Amino acid sequence: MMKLTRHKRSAQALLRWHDAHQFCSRSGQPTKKNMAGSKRVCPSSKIIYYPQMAPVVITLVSDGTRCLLARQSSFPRGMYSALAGFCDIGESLEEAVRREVAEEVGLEVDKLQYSASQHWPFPNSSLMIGCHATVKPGQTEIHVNLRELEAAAWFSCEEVATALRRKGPYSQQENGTFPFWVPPKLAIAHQLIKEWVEKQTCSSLPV
Ligand SMILES: NC(=O)C1=CN([C@@H]2O[C@H](COP(=O)(O)OP(=O)(O)OC[C@H]3O[C@@H](n4cnc5c(N)ncnc54)[C@H](OP(=O)(O)O)[C@@H]3O)[C@@H](O)[C@H]2O)C=CC1
Repeated sequence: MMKLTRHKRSAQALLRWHDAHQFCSRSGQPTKKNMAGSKRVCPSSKIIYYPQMAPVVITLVSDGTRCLLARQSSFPRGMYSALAGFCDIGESLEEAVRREVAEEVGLEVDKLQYSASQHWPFPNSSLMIGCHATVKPGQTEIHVNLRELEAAAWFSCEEVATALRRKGPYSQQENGTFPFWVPPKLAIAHQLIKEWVEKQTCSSLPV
């Protein structure tokens, strides 16, 4: 993803939303964009459609000394990330984090802290809400939900710091495996992972 200003990101997301919301879901009639381009209206049903983002929680789980990273089979080889999932309707942020962590790796969140958020355009507009979570000491056994993830594991601070420093291309090694790496800087997952390493080592990593 190119580095875009906030206004360009908003404009791009808005154009995509207009393109995907051409018809009214009640009347089936074409909707009309208002002058400012901030909404669409159905002349027949009078329903007003506003652009929407789907809230997604993304959580970096730690047991105090290690952090939990996971991968889906669709990820590039060797890449591990924080746990992410769409919020269910009616859920609070806290409930979504606890449910996602329990569903994906079978762990119970003890403490939870909000970190930062990010607009994410893939595949449609999502509002990524980044959190750090800890599990209770002694309750760290991972049960990977193989319907959602390919693998999940605990990583030491040193392993994660090395992965953050690693530069691509992440090609196959002589032993047939791929190096362990984490999402690039533009992703909030990277920011959460970096924050965790900085907290563990009490030092700042290069931006
Ligand atoms: N910026 C970052 O650092 C990161 C961003 N992400 C983003 O977070 C989002 C969620 O991640 P992940 O759960 O791994 O994503 P997936 O794309 O794997 O989605 C998981 C499932 O959620 C359901 N789903 C899809 N869209 C929506 C929606 N709008 N509302 C509710 N449910 C939906 C689908 O289920 P069904 O098949 O049942 O329809 C889908 O199979 C993705 O958009 C991903 O790109 C993820 C990790 C890092």
